[in-house]
Amino acid sequence: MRPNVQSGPGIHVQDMSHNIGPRRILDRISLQLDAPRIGVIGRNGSGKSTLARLLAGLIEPSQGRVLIEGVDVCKDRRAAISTVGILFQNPEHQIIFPTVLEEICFGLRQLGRNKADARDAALATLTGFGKAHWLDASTETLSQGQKHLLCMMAVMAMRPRWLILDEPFAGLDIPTRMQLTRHLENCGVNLVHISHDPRDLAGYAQICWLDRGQIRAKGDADVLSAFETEMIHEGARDDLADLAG
Ligand SMILES: Nc1ncnc2c1ncn2[C@@H]1O[C@H](COP(=O)(O)OP(=O)(O)OP(=O)(O)O)[C@@H](O)[C@H]1O
Repeated sequence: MRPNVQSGPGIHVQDMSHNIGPRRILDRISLQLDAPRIGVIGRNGSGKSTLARLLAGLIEPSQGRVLIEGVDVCKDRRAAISTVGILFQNPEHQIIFPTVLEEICFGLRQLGRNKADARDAALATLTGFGKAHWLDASTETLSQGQKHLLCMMAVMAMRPRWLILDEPFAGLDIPTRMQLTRHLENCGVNLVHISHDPRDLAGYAQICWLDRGQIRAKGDADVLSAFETEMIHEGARDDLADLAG
């Protein structure tokens, strides 16, 4: 039986740093996260997307490690793909196959499911989202919102216990964003939602503030308020120095 998603040991980031070339992007991050809804807030360039990829095990940290439900997500890829999934801001970065069926089956095949089994599971997922008629659709004919939904279905078909959201709905219209968010919130997966916008994280129990590659604060909604206050203060300055890189 699958364990209750809320009772697992959660996410442990252990003294993790990440360098790109000579530059330190994330600096000695340690986190213990165990709420079903976790928000990570930070400015542009603070390291959010890098942290998202590290949490999903897609890149190897220069130092330290990430354990999710006890799985070292970088070292044990087979276990990691059934433990944690990720949705990117741009679905084009995720979709690689010409048809919806192939796209959803890919992850299931990586989990070791045979072809027929994977097809059945893909169809069951599509049916669950009311999209069984998409099975043989071409991925390139889907709208941006439909591509986001496909990515979500492909990840959910693998039934991960955790899902990392790297600002996946930033470019979508309000109804589409609300509908996709509602699906995610009702599907029983633990979320780590990464955003620069406090509105995305309203109501989240645990918030981490990432600032220039370090954890500036961790706590409840007060952290969001403190972030917002500082951002408004920063925005009032007539200066683009922070975007200098
Ligand atoms: N491949 C790369 N090569 C060099 N520098 C990089 C690379 N990827 C990221 N960086 C740098 O690392 C820092 C953190 O980038 P990251 O994309 O993780 O931040 P972010 O908080 O997600 O930013 P944004 O909100 O603007 O997307 C930035 O200064 C960025 O320029």
